[in-house]
Formats: sequence, C-alpha cells, structure tokens
Amino acid sequence: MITHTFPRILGRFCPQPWKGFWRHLSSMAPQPIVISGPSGSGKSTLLTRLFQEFPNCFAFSVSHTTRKPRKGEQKEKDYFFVSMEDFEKMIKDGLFLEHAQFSGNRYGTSKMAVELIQKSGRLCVLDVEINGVKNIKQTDLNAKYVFVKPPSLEDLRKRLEGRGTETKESLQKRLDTAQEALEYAEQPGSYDHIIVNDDIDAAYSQLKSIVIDDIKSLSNGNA
Ligand SMILES: Nc1ncnc2c1ncn2[C@@H]1O[C@H](COP(=O)(O)OP(=O)(O)OP(=O)(O)O)[C@@H](O)[C@H]1O
Repeated sequence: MITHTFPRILGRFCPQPWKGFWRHLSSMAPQPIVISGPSGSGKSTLLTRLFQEFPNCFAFSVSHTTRKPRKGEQKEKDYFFVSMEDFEKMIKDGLFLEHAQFSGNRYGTSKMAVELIQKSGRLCVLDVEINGVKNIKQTDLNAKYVFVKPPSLEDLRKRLEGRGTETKESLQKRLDTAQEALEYAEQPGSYDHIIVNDDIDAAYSQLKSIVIDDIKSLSNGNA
C-alpha cells in the first residue's frame, strides 16, 4: 500500500532541475547518504528503484580520477579527470572525503563534488566500500550511513552467481571482502541503519523510510 501511495504524493513535490534553486545555506542541506554493503547485497537494485520512484531527487557524486578518459566518457559527468600532480595536491589540501588507488590510478570523492549536488537541490548519494565509509567518517561530512546486508553469505554467493558477472576468483574475492564488511557493520555505531535485504520489497520500504524526510525537505526547499 505504502509503495503505491508514496509516489503519487511525493512525485508532485520533487524538484525539477530547471526549477532547482538552492535556498538553504549548505549547513542546512539534507544529509548526504553513504550507502555501503558487500558486492551483491543489493545496493544498486535498491538505489535504482529509489531513483526511479523519485526522479530528480537524488544524484551520485562525481569522482575525481587520474586515469585517462575512456571512449564516450564525459568530463565532469562521469569523472573529473585530473593529473596525478593535481590529485596529490588535492589530498595535501584536504579536499577529499575519501580516496583510493586501483591499478596505478587514483580515485576520490571530493567535498566539492558533494557540495555541487547539494547546491543543485538534490540528495547526494555515495555508494562506497568499507574503507570509504571509514575514511568519510573521519571527515566533517554530516552523512547518514546505511548498510545493506545480505541475509547470509550463502545467499550472497547465490546472488553473485545469479548475476553472472563474476569469475570463480572474483566471486571468492568478493565473498572474502563481504566477511570483513559484515564484521565492521556489527560494531556498534558503525552505521545509522542496517537493511537486511532478504525480501526486496521489505528492504526497499525500509530504505524509503530512511530517506523520506529528506525528500520532503527537498520539496519544501523548492516549493
Ligand atoms: N532481495 C533480493 N532477493 C533476491 N535477489 C536479489 C535481492 N536483491 C538483489 N538481488 C539480486 O542480487 C544481485 C546483486 O544485486 P546488486 O547488483 O544490486 O548488488 P550490489 O550490492 O549493487 O553489487 P555491487 O556492489 O557489486 O554493484 C542482482 O542480480 C539482484 O537482482
């Protein structure tokens, strides 16, 4: 029931980009949502549903990277492409919320990227792995931390196999990493909300209840 009535009520209030004008000081902006969980726990499935139900309300922050743009990638839409020298200067100046290195390239989420979204009148979503969560917690970003938990490691294995994206090695690597993420999530205070993604509809209702006040506050800011 809730699933069917919410979109009708809130769809009217969500800001359109052309209407969007940030009327609050950034300190009054809705909290960014940091979502984390083992690969295959269902983050993308849940977020896709949320973004579809509330179009123009959410946006992912754009990361900085030192890797070269791939064909079709757009500057400042897919990534902020920067040199290694500039990236390292940004680290030194404390401009990143979190950053990491993969295959010789650096990737990071800057404070500016989050602020740009807040100024556009959308709720910023950061989909990050466990180290990203730990790093962001060291900063002054006032975020909501949400963990998406699979019902069990066995379910997680089945889902990853069912998704058909993994080799035997990458599947095992993801399951090992999952164990670490689950242990961290069990520590008191690690997350504000833990969603057990057993039944997808129930998990989605829970996610929606976590962000619904923020969606309403966007509506008020743009009314
Ligand atoms: N509650 C659920 N019941 C059964 N299958 C599910 C459920 N939630 C998600 N799935 C399926 O599990 C698989 C993994 O989900 P998804 O790709 O959303 O995970 P993810 O956490 O975003 O992973 P990654 O971090 O690797 O992108 C998908 O095939 C999805 O359809």
